[in-house]
Amino acid sequence: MIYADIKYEKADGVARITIDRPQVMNAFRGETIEEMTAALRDADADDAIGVIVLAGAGDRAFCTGGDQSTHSGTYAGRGVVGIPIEEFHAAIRDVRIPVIARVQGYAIGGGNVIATMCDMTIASEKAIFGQVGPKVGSVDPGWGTAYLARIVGEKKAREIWYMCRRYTAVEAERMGLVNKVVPHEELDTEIESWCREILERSPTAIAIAKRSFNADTNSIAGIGNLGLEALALYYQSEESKEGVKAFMEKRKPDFRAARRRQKAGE
Ligand SMILES: CC(C)(COP(=O)(O)OP(=O)(O)OC[C@H]1O[C@@H](n2cnc3c(N)ncnc32)[C@H](O)[C@@H]1OP(=O)(O)O)[C@@H](O)C(=O)NCCC(=O)NCCSC(=O)c1cc(O)c2ccccc2c1O
Repeated sequence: MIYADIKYEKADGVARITIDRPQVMNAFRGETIEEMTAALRDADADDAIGVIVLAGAGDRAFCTGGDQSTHSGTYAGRGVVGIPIEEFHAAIRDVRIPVIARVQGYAIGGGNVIATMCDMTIASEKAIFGQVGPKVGSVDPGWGTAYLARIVGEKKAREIWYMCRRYTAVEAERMGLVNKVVPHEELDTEIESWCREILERSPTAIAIAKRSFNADTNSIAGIGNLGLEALALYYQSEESKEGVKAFMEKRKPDFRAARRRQKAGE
């Protein structure tokens, strides 16, 4: 596979997958997701690799979710919503080795879902977390909602989704979304030391532990599959399109007016 949207490197037991789209704050499109899935599978198949680090290029963002500039209400690619997002989410869980999210900036929307799904998250004190779906006409059913609630608790997960607020790295650590927060300039050293520690452990014991954790929450994949069918329909609605349009036009969306127009058949 030729990697255009990501950087993929393997060295000393560690595979590093970096979303390389800083011009859109590392937002993903279909190709990005396909490449990341392929890289995860490649790393998993390589016996020399014992840990994967998922990151975003530059200093501003880990990942800000779906690329809104390529979002026209319907998508043309593979997957229920035109992006093979289910395959990618499944790959994070299916790989037998731990995946660490390296969050140095914004982890927003689908980017926050990716960080949530990684086995562990190490963040710089500059990192900012949050969901934006109900602000921009989207939602991440399954892993983004139900699994998030497993991690931060029901009340906090509902707050995160309904209010669409931003949370600092320290707040995210307090709610269990982050394993460790370190000063920005110490992020890579800290992650390197976590990788070295993991590489000293029994890979088979870790694989069994990961599969065991996964087994308990695997039913959430079904909620996600079901939810994506609904999401595909939602993306075709005036209400969802208003969110994307407003974001691109840098204005406040008027979801209720869009819903009224749709109901009136205008
Ligand atoms: C991340 C922010 C909070 C940063 O705010 P700030 O005020 O600091 O900066 P700007 O807002 O001015 O952004 C700078 C620059 O980056 C562009 N940008 C940022 N995010 C995106 C994005 N996601 N897509 C495209 N472009 C982006 C922004 O337009 C600016 O460009 P300029 O050219 O004007 O400089 C803030 O940017 C923010 O809240 N971003 C919103 C992020 C967003 O809407 N994310 C998508 C949510 S939906 C989603 O994630 C999603 C998930 C899925 O699983 C999907 C699955 C299948 C299909 C679609 C999915 C999907 O959309």
